[in-house]
Amino acid sequence: MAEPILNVKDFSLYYGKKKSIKEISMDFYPNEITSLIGPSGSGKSTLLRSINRMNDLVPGVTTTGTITYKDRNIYGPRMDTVELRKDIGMVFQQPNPFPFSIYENVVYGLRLKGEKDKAVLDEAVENSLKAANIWDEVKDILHKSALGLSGGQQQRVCIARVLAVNPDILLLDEPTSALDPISSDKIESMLLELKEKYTILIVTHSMQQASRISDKTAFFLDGELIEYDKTKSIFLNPKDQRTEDYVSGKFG
Ligand SMILES: Nc1ncnc2c1ncn2[C@@H]1O[C@H](COP(=O)(O)OP(=O)(O)OP(=O)(O)O)[C@@H](O)[C@H]1O
Repeated sequence: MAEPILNVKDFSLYYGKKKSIKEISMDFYPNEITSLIGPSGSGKSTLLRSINRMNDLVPGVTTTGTITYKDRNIYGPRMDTVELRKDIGMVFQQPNPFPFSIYENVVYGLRLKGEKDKAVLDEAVENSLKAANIWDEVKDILHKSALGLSGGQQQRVCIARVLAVNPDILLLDEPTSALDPISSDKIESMLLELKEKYTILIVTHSMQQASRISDKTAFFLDGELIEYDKTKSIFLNPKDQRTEDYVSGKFG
C-alpha cells in the first residue's frame, strides 16, 4: 500500500472554548478521493480547512495534535502557509472567481509567483482549463470576464485556478451543492480524472456523490470521526450503528 500523503494525529480544534474537532486520527492516501460526510455542524469543513490552515484566519482558534504533510507538521513553527496553500489548494461551495478575465483568473497564482513569460502562462491556462474540463467551452472567450460564466463554469474555472499552481492535494468544500445536476456531473467526472494526478478530499452532503466518486469515506458526528473505511464498506456494511443510521437517511 502507498505511503499516506497526509497524516492527522490526535488532532483537536477549538473555536474559543468550543471543541469542534475531537482527537481525530486518520491517514489520507495519494491518488484517492476521500469524502467527508456527516450532519451539519459535525466538523467536516473545520477539518478540511485545518489541512491548509485556513482556520488560522479565524480569531480565537487553537489546535492540539498534528497534521503531517510529506513528513512536515503543518502546524510546526516553520511552516510557510502561503507555500502550503499552493501545495494544498481549496475550492469552496460558492464559486468565487475574481472580477477579471478567465485568463487572468487562471494565471493569478503564477503571476503572484512572479511568472511573466507569456508562453508559460498561455500553456498553464490551456492545461489547467483542459484538466478542469472547461477548455472547449471557454477557449474563444479567454479574455472575457469570468463573472459572465454560469455557476458551473465559474466553479470549473476556480478549479483550474487552483490546478495552475500545481498542487498535490485538492480540498473541495461542497463544490457542487450550489450547482445544477448537469454541472455537478461535469465536476464529478473531472474529479475522477484528476485523481490520477492529485489527492482529493471532498466534503459532501450527497450520499450519492460520495458513493459515486470516492474511494474512501469518513463519517463525522459532533466533531468525532465515527467511521472511516472504503466507500463500499461505509455504505453497504457500516460497522457503527450511527454510520448506518446516517447513510440510510435516518438523521442529518
Ligand atoms: N468560525 C467559527 N467560529 C465559531 N464556531 C465555528 C466556526 N466555524 C464553525 N464553527 C462551529 O464548529 C462546529 C463544526 O462546524 P463545521 O462548519 O466544521 O461543520 P460541518 O460539518 O462542515 O457543517 P456543514 O455541513 O453545515 O457545513 C459547529 O458547531 C460550528 O458552529
